[in-house]
Amino acid sequence: MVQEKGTISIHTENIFPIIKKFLYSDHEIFLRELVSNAVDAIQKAKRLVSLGQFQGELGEPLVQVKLDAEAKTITISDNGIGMTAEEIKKYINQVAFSGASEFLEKFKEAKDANEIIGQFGLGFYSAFMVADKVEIQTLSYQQGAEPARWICDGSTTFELSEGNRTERGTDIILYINEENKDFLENYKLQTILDKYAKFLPVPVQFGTKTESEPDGEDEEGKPKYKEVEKPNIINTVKPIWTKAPSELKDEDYLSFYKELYPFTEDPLFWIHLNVDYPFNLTGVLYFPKIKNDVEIQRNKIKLFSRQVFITDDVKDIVPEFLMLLHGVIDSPDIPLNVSRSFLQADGNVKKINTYITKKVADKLAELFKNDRKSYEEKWNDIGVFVKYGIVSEPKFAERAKDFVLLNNVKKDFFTLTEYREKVAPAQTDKDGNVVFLYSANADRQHSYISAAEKKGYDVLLLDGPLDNHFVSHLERDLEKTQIKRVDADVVEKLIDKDEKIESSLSEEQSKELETVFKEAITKPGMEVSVENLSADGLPVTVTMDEFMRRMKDMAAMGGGMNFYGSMPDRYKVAVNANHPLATKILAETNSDAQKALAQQAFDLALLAQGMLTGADLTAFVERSVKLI
Ligand SMILES: Nc1ncnc2c1ncn2[C@@H]1O[C@H](COP(=O)(O)OP(=O)(O)OP(=O)(O)O)[C@@H](O)[C@H]1O
Repeated sequence: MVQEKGTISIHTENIFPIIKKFLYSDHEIFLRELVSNAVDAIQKAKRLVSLGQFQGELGEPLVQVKLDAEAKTITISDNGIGMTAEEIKKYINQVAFSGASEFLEKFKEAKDANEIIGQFGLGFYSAFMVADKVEIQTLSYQQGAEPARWICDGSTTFELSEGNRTERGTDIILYINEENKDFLENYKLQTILDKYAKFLPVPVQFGTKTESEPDGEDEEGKPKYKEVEKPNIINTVKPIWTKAPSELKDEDYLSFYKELYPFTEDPLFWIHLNVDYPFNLTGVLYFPKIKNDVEIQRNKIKLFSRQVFITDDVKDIVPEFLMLLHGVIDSPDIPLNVSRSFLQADGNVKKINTYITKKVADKLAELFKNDRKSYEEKWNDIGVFVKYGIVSEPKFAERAKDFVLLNNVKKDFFTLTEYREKVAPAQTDKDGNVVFLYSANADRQHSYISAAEKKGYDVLLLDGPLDNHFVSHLERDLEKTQIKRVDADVVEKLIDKDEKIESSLSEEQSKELETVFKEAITKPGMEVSVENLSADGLPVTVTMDEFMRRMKDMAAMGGGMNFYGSMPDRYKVAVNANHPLATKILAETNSDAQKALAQQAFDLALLAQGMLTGADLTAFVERSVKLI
């Protein structure tokens, strides 16, 4: 018997066609919304019991999702507080948002369903994305409550009548429409539940599963097994981030990590987040083995709100560099349903960012302090992360000064202060600047590295994907410190100490030598000069100026230095006036032989720089064969 018919008061023609039409990309979230409503209803019942406002039997809290493919229904049942007919009118009929017109306005701009659902309290109505008809059967916990039934076919009219539930709680029955019939598959629902409901705080059952159990022994004394049907519980109701760190062991963190990312290597370490003031946030963040791979590691943090999975697209919610981390963040204080541009401006999000950044810095500082050796061993992975933090987050950069490490080509590790102290005696230039030397490729720059080491200099190894930016940052932050790549100049000039080396050539001889080389070198962009360098150095050295090279590197990485990017490469070719070869070339009377010697010396320099390729390399090999 129909008790009441009415119109859902949303002051507009019909929002259901809109819900159906516009929210198609996220249809699956209807299940998240309805299951979390069911969980809420159970939590409310528990709360009423603990407040002494409900004397009845609470029973085992359980949400059930049932699929009836034949009847084309999905039912979400709970044993929560239920609703009276009055409450249905209040909570369901009066769609809980401030005004339909505002809703429609917003809708036009919204890009995905998440932005609107929830913001307007449309959780329940998301059911109409997939169902033609939605039925509620419910019995309230209140004494003397009558079961109620509500049914609505997606128009704005509904029917409210007497229901058939005999136990407290609610069934939401969805009559799935034709376009969405793929939701009527077990596998599909299981996948959606795994995604959104895996860590809900109340058990969520989806059908049953078969498990085999020991069943005594057979005649031969071998163990027997039997198949038993067990409720298929989707979730872990108390995931580790809801527990106190003191309750947890390393194994717990590691097995949770495996649960989140089944085929990943163990993480290096983790941080347990737990704040309740001035905002609410819990979570566990793991440091993965990054292995120089900044790109593929992103978007592994899962964002939850009260244990309901929301998204793993946490851009704008956590600082850029922290996106390299894995794990879980749970916060009801992050506005989950608003646009991303709004998120960036949100005060809570900013505070959360600051908090997480601080926690991460604390953890790194602690690891460094407590066990430097193991920290150094992990530096290969941590380093990328720390450097990313330094170049992208000033607050982190400030903290990281104490635990960022530099390693030299000999694989020794130093803090910034330690390193400066180490190299200052040998590597201070005439203006009092300490010059750090580094190599970006220890193999290719081997000859430059050994020349520098011969001079008593130390060479850092900065060969990671972010080291370009990192070097610029360091230079800005460190006082009276310059950083130069080891092949930025001839070793005598890398660190300008105003030391004069006498020339063994006269001015005329120098001029002549320069002419010979200028004629011998046909490669474009080579600027030849004769320099007074040490006699045991190389006869010719090819270098690119530090500034020029950096600008070009930046341009290549898309750093906006396009002007430099389009400039032709220019190198300095330093001919060593004091090398015995200089005298030999000058003494040669046959001009072809003279030229060949100069070319040979130049090619050797290119070879040392890894620049001798293609036709040049072939010519070099042929000439060398002739010479021997
Ligand atoms: N399974 C249920 N048991 C009891 N009450 C329910 C149930 N589902 C919905 N309700 C009631 O209907 C109201 C409206 O639900 P709806 O999902 O539209 O919005 P909400 O839960 O308040 O907000 P949102 O889901 O957007 O976060 C709920 O606040 C609750 O009072």
